[in-house]
Amino acid sequence: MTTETADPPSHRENSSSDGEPLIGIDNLATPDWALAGQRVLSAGWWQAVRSLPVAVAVVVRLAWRTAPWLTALAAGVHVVSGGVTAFGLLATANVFAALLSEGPTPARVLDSFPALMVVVASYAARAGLDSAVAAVEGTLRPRVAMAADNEVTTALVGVRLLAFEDADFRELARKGERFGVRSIESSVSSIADLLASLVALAAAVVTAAVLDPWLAPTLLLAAVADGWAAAKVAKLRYRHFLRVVTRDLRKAVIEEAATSRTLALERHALTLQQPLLGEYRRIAASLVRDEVRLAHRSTLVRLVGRAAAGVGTGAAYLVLGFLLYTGQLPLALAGTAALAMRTSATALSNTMNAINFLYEDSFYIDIYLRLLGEARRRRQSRSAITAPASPRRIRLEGVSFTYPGQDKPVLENVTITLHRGEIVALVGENGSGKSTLAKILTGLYPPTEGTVFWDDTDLATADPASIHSRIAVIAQDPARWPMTAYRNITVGRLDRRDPAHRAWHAAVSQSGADEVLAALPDGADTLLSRHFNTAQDLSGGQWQRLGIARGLYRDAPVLVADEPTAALDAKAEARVFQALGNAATHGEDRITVMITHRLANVRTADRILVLDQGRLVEHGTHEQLLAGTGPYRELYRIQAGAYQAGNAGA
Ligand SMILES: Nc1ncnc2c1ncn2[C@@H]1O[C@H](COP(=O)(O)OP(=O)(O)OP(=O)(O)O)[C@@H](O)[C@H]1O
Repeated sequence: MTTETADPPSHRENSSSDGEPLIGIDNLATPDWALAGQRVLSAGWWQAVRSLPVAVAVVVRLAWRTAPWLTALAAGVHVVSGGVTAFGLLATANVFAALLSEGPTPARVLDSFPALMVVVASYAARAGLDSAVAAVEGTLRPRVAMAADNEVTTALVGVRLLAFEDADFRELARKGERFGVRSIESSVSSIADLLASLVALAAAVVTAAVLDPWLAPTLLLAAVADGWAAAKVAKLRYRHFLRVVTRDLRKAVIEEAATSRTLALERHALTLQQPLLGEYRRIAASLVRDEVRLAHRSTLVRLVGRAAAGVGTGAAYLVLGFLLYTGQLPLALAGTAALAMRTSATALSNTMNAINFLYEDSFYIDIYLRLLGEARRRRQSRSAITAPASPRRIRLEGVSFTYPGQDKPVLENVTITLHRGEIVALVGENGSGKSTLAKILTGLYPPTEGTVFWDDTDLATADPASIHSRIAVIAQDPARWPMTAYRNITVGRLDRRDPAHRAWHAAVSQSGADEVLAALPDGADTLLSRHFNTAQDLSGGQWQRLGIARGLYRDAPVLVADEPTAALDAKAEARVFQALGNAATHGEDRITVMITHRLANVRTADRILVLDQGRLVEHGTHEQLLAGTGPYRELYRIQAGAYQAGNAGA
C-alpha cells in the first residue's frame, strides 16, 4: 500500500547518502530525566549544591544498612586517622618551638626531645592507621556497591512490563545502573577522606586561630578559590554528560549494530560494515570535539582557580610576615604558625578534593535516585484481588491503547468477548494491532482507555502476578533462555509437579520439540546458549518448537499463540495446530487466542476477529466471514488464489 506518508522525505530526493546520518535523523529528543538534570544545573548554586548532602545520605544509608558495625568502624578509624595526622604535624611544630627558643643549643635540643618522640609515635600510629583504613574501606566499598546494585536491580525487576516499552526509561536504567552504582562506590572513599581531612583541618585551623585570629580566615581564602574552580569544573562535566546523552546513545546503538551477532549476517550480506564504521566515527568525532572543548574550558577554570588560590596563600604568608614584623607574634612561634598553616592548607585541599569528588558523584547519584523513583512509579502494582483461576469469559469493553511516548493509538474502541473452550483467531494486516490486543486481554499491558474483565473481575483492580500466573504466551520469536533444553521447556512452569514426565512428553511431542531434542548431542541436557562455546545454538524453527513446548507445558487457562508456527515446516505446523485444537476441544477449560497470517490454519477456529488499523472490523466463523464482503474474504481469496495458481502451474 502506497500512501503519501510512505513517500521518502522530499528534501532527500536528490541527495546522496554521503554525510547523511545513517539512522536517518540527527536530532533525537533529549530524555525527560536529562532535561530535569539540566534544569537543576541552571536553577542556581543552591539547587546544585543541595544534591551533595542527599548523595552523602544515600551512601551512608546504604553502608549502614549493609554493614552497620563496619560503617561505624570506618568512621571511627578515619576520625582517629585525621586526628593523628593533625597531632603529628602540630607536634612537629612543638619541636621547632623548642629548637627556636632561647638558651644554649644542647639544652634546646634536649628540650625538643619529648616533642620529637611524639612526632615519631604519631608517624608510627599513622602507618598503622593507614593500613586499618585500607582494610576497612576495602571491605566496606564492595559491600556498598553490591547493596546499590542490588537495590537498583530489585527495583528494575519489579517494574511492570510496559515500562520497558519506554525508551527514555530504558536509557535512564542503563545510565543509572552504570554511573550511579559506580559513583556510590567511589563516594564511600570520598566521604571517608572528607571525614579525616575535616578533623585534621579543625585541629590546624584552631591552632592557627589560637596563635592569631587573622591567620585562619586568610587560609580559607585559598581553599575557597580552589573549591570554586573544582565545583565549576564538576558542573561543566555534568552539563556535558547531559548534553551528549542522545548522541552517546546513538553511538552505542551504531556500535551494537556494527559488532553484534544478531545483525552480523545482514551486515555482511548488505556490505554495511564500512557505512556503519563511518557513522560510528562521525558520531565519535563529534563527541571527541565536545570532549576537547570541555577539557579546554576546564583547564581555563582550573587556571583561574589556581591563580586565586596562589593569591590567597600569598596573603596568608603576608599576614604571618606582618605579625612577625610588628612583633605581635614571637619568632619562636613562627615555626608553629607556618606548620599550622601548612597543615591546614593540606587539610583544606584534601577537604576540597573530597567535596568535589562527592559533588561530581552526587549528580550521578541523583540519576540513580531518579531511576529508583521512576522504577517505583512504574512498579507492578499489588492487590488483594486475585484473577479468576480459570476465567469462563474475557470481555474487553471500549479498549483503546497508545504506546508510551506515542501520540497515535494503535487500538481504538475494541469491544469483544471470548469464552472458555473457544479458539479465537486474530487476523489482520501487519501492524493492525493483533499482538497488542493479545497483550491487553492477557493483562500484560493495561489499556489506555476502556476495561478488561475476566469474568466479573476488572483486571485493573486484580493482582498482576495472579493474572500472569494464569496465562501462557507462545511468542513468534520465543526467548532463548541460556539454559539446558530441558530447562528451556520446564521454565514454562517451574513449580509444576510432573513426576512421571507425562506433561513433559505431551508438550515435546505436540510441539515437535521431540525431534529437536533427539538431534542434540546430550539430548534434553544439552546447554543451549550463544554465550558459551561449549553450548549449542539452534535454528529459528527449532527454537520456536521449544517455545511452543514451553507454552504447552505451562498448561495455563488462557493461552495466546502469536504466530507460533511462522518458522516451522509444514509438517510441524500441522502438528502444532492439531495440538492447539485438541487442547481446546478436549480440555474445554482454556481460552485459546491464535494470531496467524496463514489463513488455512484459521479455518478451524471457533471465531475469527479481523483487525484493521487498530479497529475490530469483522468477526464470525470462517464460513460467515467468507460469505460476507469484508477484508477477511479478500485476504483469504488472495492466499487461496496463490495456492491454486501454484497447483495449476505445477
Ligand atoms: N513498542 C512499541 N512502541 C510503539 N509502537 C509500537 C510498539 N510496538 C508496536 N507498535 C505499533 O503498534 C502497532 C500495532 O503493532 P502490533 O505488533 O500489535 O501489530 P500486529 O498486528 O501484531 O502486527 P504483525 O502482524 O506485523 O505482527 C504498529 O503500528 C506498531 O507500529
